[in-house]
Parts: sequence; C-alpha cells; structure tokens
Amino acid sequence: MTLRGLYAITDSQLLAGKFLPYVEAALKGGVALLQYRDKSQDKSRRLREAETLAELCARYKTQLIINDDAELAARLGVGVHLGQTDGPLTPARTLLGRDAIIGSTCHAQLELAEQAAREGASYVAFGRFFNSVTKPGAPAADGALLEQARTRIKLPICVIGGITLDNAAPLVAHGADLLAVIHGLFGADSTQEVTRRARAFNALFASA
Ligand SMILES: Cc1ncc(COP(=O)(O)OP(=O)(O)O)c(N)n1
Ligand SMILES: Cc1nc(C(=O)O)sc1CCOP(=O)(O)O
Ligand SMILES: [Mg+2]
Repeated sequence: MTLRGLYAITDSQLLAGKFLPYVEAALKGGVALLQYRDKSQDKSRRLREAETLAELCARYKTQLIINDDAELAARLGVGVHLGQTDGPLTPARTLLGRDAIIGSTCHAQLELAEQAAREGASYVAFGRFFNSVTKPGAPAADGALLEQARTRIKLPICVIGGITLDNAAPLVAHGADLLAVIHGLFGADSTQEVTRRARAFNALFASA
C-alpha cells in the first residue's frame, strides 16, 4: 500500500456541529489517511464516532487511523498513531497485526524515527513545520531535517504542524510523503471549500 498524499486529521472542537459533513467533504476530495483525533475522555462518544468514521472510510476506500488509542484501533480493525507518550510501538504491532498502519510522532529527531522504524512503524511523522493553531506548543522542525530524514529513513515520511495550501509545496518537494493537516483543511467555511482544498493538497503530489 502506498502512503502518499493528504493525511486529514479531525479535531473535535473545530468540527463541532459539522463533523460528518466536513469529513465526508474531505473524503470526496481525496484523502490517503484519515485520523480520528479526539483528546476528550468521553469513551462512549469516541467509540461511536470512530465506528461511524470506519464505515465512512470503507465507503471511500480510505484508511482510518485512531490517534493515541491502540485498543480502540484493534477493536475496529484499523490503524493507530502513537506519540512518544502514547505507549510503545512493539506491543501495538503485536496487537494490530503486521498489515496495520502504525504511525509514530518523531518531533524533529531522526533518532526517534530510526527507533520507530526498528520497532515496526509504518510511517514516521515530523513536526511542527509552521505555526500551528491546533498545537502551538509542539516542538519546531525545519526543511533541513526533512532532507536528512529523506536520506536516512526508508519509511514514508509524514509532516505536520501549521500546513496550508500556501506553504505545503516545499515540503513535498523536499520529500514529504504525507501532509498531515487539521486547520488548513477543516478550517474552511464550507464543505465545498474542504473538498477543493483536499483536491489541491493531493495535486501537489501529482506535480512533484
Ligand atoms: C500524523 C500525526 N503526527 C503527529 C501527531 C501528534 O501526536 P502526539 O505527539 O501524540 O500528539 P497528539 O496528537 O496526541 O496530541 C499526530 N497526532 N498525527
Ligand atoms: C497534532 C499535532 N502534532 C504536531 C506535532 O508537531 O507533532 S502539530 C499538530 C497539530 C496539527 O494541526 P494543524 O494542521 O491545525 O496545525
Ligand atoms: Mg498522541
């Protein structure tokens, strides 16, 4: 499976009252991976929403990834994204099986990416590349890191943090495989604009 293109990530606050229409609008425009990211402790809502997204993703033939929660991912038979404090990769790989997509946050540290690769990650994520409305305090990364990562890391490389249609092209040119985006996609004023943005993010890969 090729991991390349737009990686849309949901945000429960940003998408309040328009969650499904906006997610479906993104899927219509084309999404390589969709991450369900809900930082609340509301387990029953998380299960309900994740189940709904799993059905929607199946319809659009898009892979669903659950943020933080390998057990929820296992329950739904989908992938997981784990940060440095979200639990180890090796047991998650054992739990989810060899074919599951498992992503790992590596901040701006190549060593973390090399370790993630050894422990069975499917992709590594570096960030944040720009100022992020969603996560302003995330550690900063830059283009030089991306170039080094491209030569040292054999896994697909995901970039995240403040990515918009105005700043994404150089990241793709420097070797990013996946553009992980929240606000730059779902901060749109209409479903039509979400679909347009999704198409435009994917078009960056066609011309790279
Ligand atoms: C694709 C992708 N990259 C990085 C992150 C951040 O993960 P983490 O550091 O665990 O922070 P939270 O998202 O859990 O707040 C991500 N979720 N997805
Ligand atoms: C969830 C997350 N992780 C980051 C990291 O650097 O690890 S930046 C980030 C927020 C991404 O949202 P937006 O596209 O709105 O900036
Ligand atoms: Mg996390």
